[in-house]
Amino acid sequence: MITTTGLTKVYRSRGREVTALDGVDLHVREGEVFGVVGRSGAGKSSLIRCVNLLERPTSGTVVVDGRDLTALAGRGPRAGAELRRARSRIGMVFQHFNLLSSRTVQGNVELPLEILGVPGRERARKARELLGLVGLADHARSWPAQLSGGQKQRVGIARALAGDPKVLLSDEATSALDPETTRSVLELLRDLNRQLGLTVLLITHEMDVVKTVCDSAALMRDGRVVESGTVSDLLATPGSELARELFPLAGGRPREGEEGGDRTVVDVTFHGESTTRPLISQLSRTYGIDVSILGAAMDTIGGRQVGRMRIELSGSPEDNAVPIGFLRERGLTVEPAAPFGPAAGTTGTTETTETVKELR
Ligand SMILES: Nc1ncnc2c1ncn2[C@@H]1O[C@H](COP(=O)(O)OP(=O)(O)OP(=O)(O)O)[C@@H](O)[C@H]1O
Repeated sequence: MITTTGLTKVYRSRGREVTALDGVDLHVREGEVFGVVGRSGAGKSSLIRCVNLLERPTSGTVVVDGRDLTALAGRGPRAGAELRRARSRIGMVFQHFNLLSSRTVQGNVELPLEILGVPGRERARKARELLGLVGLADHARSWPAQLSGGQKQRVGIARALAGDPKVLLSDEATSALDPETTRSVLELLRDLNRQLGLTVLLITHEMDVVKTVCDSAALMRDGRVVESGTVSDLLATPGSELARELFPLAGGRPREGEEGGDRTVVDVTFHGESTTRPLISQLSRTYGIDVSILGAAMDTIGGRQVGRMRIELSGSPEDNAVPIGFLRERGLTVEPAAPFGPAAGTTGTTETTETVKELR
């Protein structure tokens, strides 16, 4: 639904050049919620603004719903009208809502319809329908100043839906909201994604947002996409930074002097039904080895249960090749233990839901 190829954005100001995007290839499938995460300055906003041509890319292409927007942007004044039409099929939600304080809630939702030349009565009908969809049917005549942050963002979402978009872009839509309001706005985005078949591309610096609503995610650093994939594939990818951020293991380092040698420390990820099977005790019984659990957590990510565990096995890594194979054959991801703590991508706000247990 959205494909960027070799997307580059270089800002030039006062003789300085800043490369905000450095050859970004991204593919967002129709009907999915796709999250882009990364530290401040990684290029997330530039990416989303280039996707709807709010910023003109320096090079590369952006194709949305089969239309090459970059080609439209380059072809004279008539192409401008075509580009505007194509852009009206891409809704955008902003961090600070960007509502006009001089217009009522309904007036704000009607604004893009006015620009599209929709007649007054049809505009009002459509705006009321959209306000109903976002749960604000009773606030059509209110003024933005009378609304809470969450309500303002709902108006922003209703306005973004005015052109019946197939794609919704969200630029840190929940960053200015408290956790409870964030949850309800994310739920709304998820509902709209399901009800309307809307493809959502969102940028965020909060891993909890990815965890709650995203089907797929990408990690950006220094203007590049360094990892991307479906959340379940990422969780099953050994060494994935995003997986580590989505689901960090707390506590439990291997004890001093016990790494290597006659000890093997690995991180194990359980998905789906393997989360409920007693695989660790089977492993211990089958191979007669001691297994210590150094850290463990269960969580629901993208609506699926996932478990992670750091375990220490008696014996060297070579001795444990067969027991590790036993776990892998049963669908678990097993990788050498990564250092604890947030990885390099984001602010690492995720918390694990279970405490660390030691079972010996
Ligand atoms: N209009 C601009 N002119 C010059 N440089 C810019 C402009 N917009 C962004 N940049 C620079 O481009 C780089 C990427 O910025 P961008 O805002 O895309 O990153 P980000 O990941 O969205 O960060 P944040 O989360 O802080 O918004 C940064 O170095 C930034 O300073």
